[in-house]
Amino acid sequence: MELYRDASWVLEFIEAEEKRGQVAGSLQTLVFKSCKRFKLKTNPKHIYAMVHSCWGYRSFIETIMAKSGIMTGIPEKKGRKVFNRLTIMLLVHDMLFSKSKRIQMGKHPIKTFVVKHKTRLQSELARLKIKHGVRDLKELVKDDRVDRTPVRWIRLNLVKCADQIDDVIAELKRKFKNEVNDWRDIVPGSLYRDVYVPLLFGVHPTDKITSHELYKTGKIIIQDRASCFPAHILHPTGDDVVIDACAAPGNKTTHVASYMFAKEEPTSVKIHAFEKDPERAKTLRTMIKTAGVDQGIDVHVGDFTKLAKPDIFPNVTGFILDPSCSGSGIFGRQMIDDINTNKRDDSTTVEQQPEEITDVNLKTRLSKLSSFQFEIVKYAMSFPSAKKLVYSTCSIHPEENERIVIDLLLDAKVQEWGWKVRQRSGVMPDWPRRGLVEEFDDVFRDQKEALSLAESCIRVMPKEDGGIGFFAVCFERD
Ligand SMILES: C[S@@+](CC[C@H](N)C(=O)[O-])C[C@H]1O[C@@H](n2cnc3c(N)ncnc32)[C@H](O)[C@@H]1O
Repeated sequence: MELYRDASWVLEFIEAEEKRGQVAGSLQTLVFKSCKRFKLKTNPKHIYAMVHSCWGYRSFIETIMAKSGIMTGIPEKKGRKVFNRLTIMLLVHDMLFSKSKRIQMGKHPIKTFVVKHKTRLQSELARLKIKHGVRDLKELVKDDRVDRTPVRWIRLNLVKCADQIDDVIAELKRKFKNEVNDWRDIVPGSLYRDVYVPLLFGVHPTDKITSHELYKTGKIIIQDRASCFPAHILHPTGDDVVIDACAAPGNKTTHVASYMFAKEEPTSVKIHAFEKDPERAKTLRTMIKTAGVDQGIDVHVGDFTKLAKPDIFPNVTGFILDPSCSGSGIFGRQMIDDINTNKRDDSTTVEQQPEEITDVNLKTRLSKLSSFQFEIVKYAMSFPSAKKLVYSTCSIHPEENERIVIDLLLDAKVQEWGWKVRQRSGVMPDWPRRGLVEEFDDVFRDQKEALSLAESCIRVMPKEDGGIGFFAVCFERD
């Protein structure tokens, strides 16, 4: 029983870390850290083996438990359930998913309780396998990561395939034969067409796409759905000139290009992409080349606030501003590795392992990041012909999101320049999750104004909304 009790504590710790929205470290680190913190006597390696496997199957175990009714049958004592949910989860895991398919404990009331539900649990497992079309759910839990995106999002790159849209979609349908109407139903082999971003499709994360011709030729580009929102909101046309102030690795830059150069191949530079990190600028260049838009985009390596003077770019009409942020909306080992390997963000973002983050240094970091985010957006707002600007982060913290919007709206210069927040009707109105009204409530006494400002912002919850956590807002002026 000690093994299950200790593993339950560890699982509880991991769940709490996940809920805090921090980018998780490796599961192993979290397990060893919690074993130390709770001074557990059980060998951490044994706990890790159990927790690691259970964590991998957890969404399936949760479904099986919910459908089998096991949770409603837990006996109570003085109004409290006598068995812990996570301990039951571990036992169910061992009974259904471990090699031996046995619960590793002697006689115990919780074991008797779980075994009593064995038949129902097994039939729910069988149903789940049929639903996912697999012989073993192991096929869906292949890799060794804390977590991964629930959907691999791919968008059509119109620069390369504006006149072959139907062919490309037909090709996708040939590869992913099972069309689904909800991204939550995606299983290996299925294809979902998004309702928010045009020509964006979702497939299962285990489905290989990078070896496909469409990908190799740059006709399709892998990009998280929320990360597609800024270019879609900006909606530039061939008449715009756009600056992407913080561009690498170039997802949003090339998406902007997909809107601007869909009808006409680029003949002159219409997009200026700034990137201060020379290594990341190399990745940006490669991505631009693959997307087929090197004629239309100038890459400027250096600090946007120093290199880009408003009088050098008097014709710029639109901005994409996706600056360095805490990355707290990003989750999973793979994504963290991507960030660290590619130096996806500046050095502050690379150190995201929760073991290094105490509440104190998180606060300091957020304060530094938010000053930078405010300054860089305000600087962009000073460009004389700029009319629309989309600010975004992959953070879940209001300090980097709603509070930046508030600080900008209250800034005297920003007001003098005439910038306002674009209303919900012009910012993906059908997307249901909007900004946090309580943030605006604190500052704007007029309830209606506070609500309208919150509604103008977009929030995306990590995983729950099908990908990374995200925030976006559009500023505009006449
Ligand atoms: C969140 S990432 C941008 C991701 C990119 N928009 C995309 O979708 O692929 C932020 C980038 O801004 C760069 N950056 C940070 N401060 C900058 C500055 N002052 N000028 C230019 N680039 C900057 C960072 O090096 C990093 O590559």
